[in-house]
Amino acid sequence: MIEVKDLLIKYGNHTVLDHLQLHVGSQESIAIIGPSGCGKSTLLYALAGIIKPQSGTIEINGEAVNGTRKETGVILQSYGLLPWKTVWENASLGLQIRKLPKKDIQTKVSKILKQLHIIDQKNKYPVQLSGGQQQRVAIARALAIEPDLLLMDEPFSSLDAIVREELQHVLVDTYYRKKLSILFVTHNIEEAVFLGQKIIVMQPNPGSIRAIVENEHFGDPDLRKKKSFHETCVKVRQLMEGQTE
Ligand SMILES: Nc1ncnc2c1ncn2[C@@H]1O[C@H](COP(=O)(O)OP(=O)(O)OP(=O)(O)O)[C@@H](O)[C@H]1O
Repeated sequence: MIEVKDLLIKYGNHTVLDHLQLHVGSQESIAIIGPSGCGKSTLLYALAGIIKPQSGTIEINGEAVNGTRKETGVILQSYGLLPWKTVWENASLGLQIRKLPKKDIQTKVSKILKQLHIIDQKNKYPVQLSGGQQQRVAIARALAIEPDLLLMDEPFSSLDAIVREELQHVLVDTYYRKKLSILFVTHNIEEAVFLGQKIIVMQPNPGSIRAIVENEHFGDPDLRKKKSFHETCVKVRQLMEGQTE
């Protein structure tokens, strides 16, 4: 579904991604992890069509990415909610831009807000919400457009452990219901192993892929309690510390 070939991205003279190759199959959930500054967000932005590579190609579903794509849902680090719009208005933004009939917007937004347990906050403004609630609204807005690909940059980094785990479960549940591909950046090894069917470990200077860990236990709601979970976490940690597979 995603085919990245020879991706070269520089900021000035600084090469951030050096001829990176990546293949992501359809309906896969991919975690990207690696040290600070190795180019994780840059890769995500390039996939979202927000930044343009110096050379190389990115194809999604066989089509070259040249700018943003209407079937890609994007959640950036700051959630990107508009402070002057309510929960309902923020969640329906993508559908309004697409000029869907009012009735369809009503049905879709109310369904997604219910699924994310945020419907009772629909008339509130972002400033009146907790971090976890704001995150749900950002997820609702991204999912309302029924994306085939969801890109997320450290989606749960500012949340406490309990809310973080709750939203991780929401995401796994969404993944199975919507049958979409998910690619997310995280600094958190446990999050990568819980949410990633494949875990891409990146290395810096210049940014490239060190290893891809297959996570066969992905999707098990009780994964955290299992030995295999901890074994995969250790494996990812070792790869991040520079040990080879
Ligand atoms: N707009 C920019 N102009 C110049 N350099 C940039 C710009 N954005 C990022 N960089 C540099 O590119 C490199 C990769 O940045 P990027 O944000 O992709 O890394 P990251 O792996 O996501 O980092 P972190 O984990 O800290 O968020 C870093 O060295 C960063 O300083």
